Amino acid sequence: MTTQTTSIATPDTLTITRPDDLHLHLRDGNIIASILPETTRQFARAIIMPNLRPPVVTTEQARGYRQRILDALPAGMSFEPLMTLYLTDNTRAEEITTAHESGFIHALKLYPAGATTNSDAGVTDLARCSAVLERMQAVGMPLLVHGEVADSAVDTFDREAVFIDKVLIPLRRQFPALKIVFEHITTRQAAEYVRDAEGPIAATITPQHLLYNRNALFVGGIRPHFYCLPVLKREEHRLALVAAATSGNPRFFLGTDSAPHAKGLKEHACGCAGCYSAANAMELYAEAFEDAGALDRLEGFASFHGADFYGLPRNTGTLTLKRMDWQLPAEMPFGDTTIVPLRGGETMRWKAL
Ligand SMILES: NC(=O)N[C@@H](CC(=O)O)C(=O)O
Ligand SMILES: [Zn+2]
Ligand SMILES: [Zn+2]
Repeated sequence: MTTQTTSIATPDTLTITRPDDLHLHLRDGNIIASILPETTRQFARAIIMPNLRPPVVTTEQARGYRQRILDALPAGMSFEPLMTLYLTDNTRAEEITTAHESGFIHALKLYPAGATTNSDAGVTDLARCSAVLERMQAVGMPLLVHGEVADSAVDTFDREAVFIDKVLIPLRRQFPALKIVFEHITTRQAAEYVRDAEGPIAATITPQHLLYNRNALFVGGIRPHFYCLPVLKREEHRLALVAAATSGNPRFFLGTDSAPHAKGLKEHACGCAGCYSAANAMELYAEAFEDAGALDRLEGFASFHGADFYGLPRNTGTLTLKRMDWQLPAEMPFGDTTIVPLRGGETMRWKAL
């Protein structure tokens, strides 16, 4: 008896238009310089998250933060930080106009208060933000959402699905022309909602949610470096995210949510949420797309869909990925301490050149 096998040829090098990371945490101070080169090696631009302590709430604060990022750029590197403001109960509609006119602020970020890292200053009730949302809709400023309810009575694994029904659908009914990015989606419900909804909505998907399900958190013991928010879900959800990312639908695009925390704060009795994926981001996405037989769809996801949604020109340079086994360091410098990258100490299959 013979077994028939089909082998699908996959390339050994892949050259794509230079990608953008539409969801990135760079933190502040001397941390920026230790992690920024990992991003600029691969990406031309990134949407910079505003959840610093204190958060970036005004255009003037964002101007200063943007300059600190530019000051930390490796010599000769061109990279554009696309700044965002942190929406609070007290954000004023006039701030939206100032932000829009600045030219360097590309979105506002909604963190439901208490939902994730540095979200204490976040929104307690969206009803308080009506005037701001009205102005954002009018000027075409996107709202980025951490899409989880912060209600402790709701099971952690259900918080994203509940957010869709309790917050997102009513919000979009009230502001149907408001551009929304549902950040770091983790469930089949979110992928299907974004795929099927009317109006201007998109979603970012992280590498960890494409590659891992919640079992990764518990392999032989608790694995804090796989802990992020929203938390990894069941395999059925991972499969739905892979299907969405590799579908070619322009509503789905790359946002790593690389969220660095020092090693000691991850390996802790109350460890911080966030996976650090900047050091091997495109390599991780290449694995996910290759495993789905969809390497030819990586460029749209990584380099076109996000720019198109944000109304930015597509990049002109290229990035080449080469099939090559290499070992990611188990730890990397992180300001005065160290950080464990996602898959630290393990072998990667692709290398961004
Ligand atoms: N994703 C995370 O687990 N953490 C992010 C915050 C966020 O994006 O929710 C962080 O800033 O550390
Ligand atoms: Zn978030
Ligand atoms: Zn994030």
